[in-house]
Amino acid sequence: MSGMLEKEVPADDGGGLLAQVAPPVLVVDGLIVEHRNGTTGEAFRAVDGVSLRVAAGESTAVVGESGSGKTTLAMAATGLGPRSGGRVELLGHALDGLSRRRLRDLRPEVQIVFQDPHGSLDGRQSVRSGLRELRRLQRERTAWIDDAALLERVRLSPDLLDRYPHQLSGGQAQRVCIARALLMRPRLIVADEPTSGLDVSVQADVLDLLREVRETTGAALLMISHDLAVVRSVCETVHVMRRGRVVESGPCETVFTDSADAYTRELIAAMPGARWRARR
Ligand SMILES: Nc1ncnc2c1ncn2[C@@H]1O[C@H](COP(=O)(O)OP(=O)(O)OP(=O)(O)O)[C@@H](O)[C@H]1O
Repeated sequence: MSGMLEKEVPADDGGGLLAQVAPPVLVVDGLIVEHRNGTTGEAFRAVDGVSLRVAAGESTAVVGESGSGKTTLAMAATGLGPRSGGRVELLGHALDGLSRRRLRDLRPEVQIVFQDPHGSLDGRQSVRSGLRELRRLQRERTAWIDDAALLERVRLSPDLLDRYPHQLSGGQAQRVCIARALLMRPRLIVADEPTSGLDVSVQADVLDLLREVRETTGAALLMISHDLAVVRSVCETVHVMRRGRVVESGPCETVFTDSADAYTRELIAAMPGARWRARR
């Protein structure tokens, strides 16, 4: 089984050619998402005026402590969660005013990999029948590769095609989720804590795979994580969230080693992977 993915498009070198010639895959401008507190019933802003953009082929992360609004932001930015204000442009389309049908047409191009791979897969379907269903829904888009080759691309043996999710390890199940995303040839992959539910021993391999998928397909990656080691190993740029707001953005190297923001420095010191502690 080949371990490496073949290059299908020129790999982006981070803010390189692809980012210069192609429009951004995601533009978020002043996004507000209000939720209601489950106990008091009061509305509060889980996302409070966030602006960011993800260039074509770019890998960017949103980090922040638990409850800072990362997942709410990702869901709203991909049209899967509610928005209370602000503007989102996904793959060049403003979400406001976009018909359900048009949004559905965009879906395959935006793939989401969640924290819990077993929760993401339908327990009643074998890997093969799950892929068959995707192929039925997107016949032309998915015709570029067969099931066995697809599994090889995520370094899984085709023998696993007839297994059910409960017969897969967490790492295998997450690779299946990545394969399902890859099958759609997305332009944007959103990965929400993609390794935090996995055994430490397989986390690095799954991150390597995500990095390879991005580099070889030219898809942009928006990674949600609280783990700086994860972010630093995969992403070029990072946005730091606190209480619904982005308090700092920039290249990972700069933000992790020389942050201008006091909260970011505090957060970095308290986060897993804190060996890139701020210097100041
Ligand atoms: N559907 C909802 N209804 C009410 N409140 C919600 C809802 N979803 C999230 N929240 C609240 O919004 C805030 C932001 O949650 P969110 O899950 O976006 O944060 P997060 O940074 O992704 O956290 P974590 O890292 O723990 O997943 C939290 O206070 C959370 O309790």
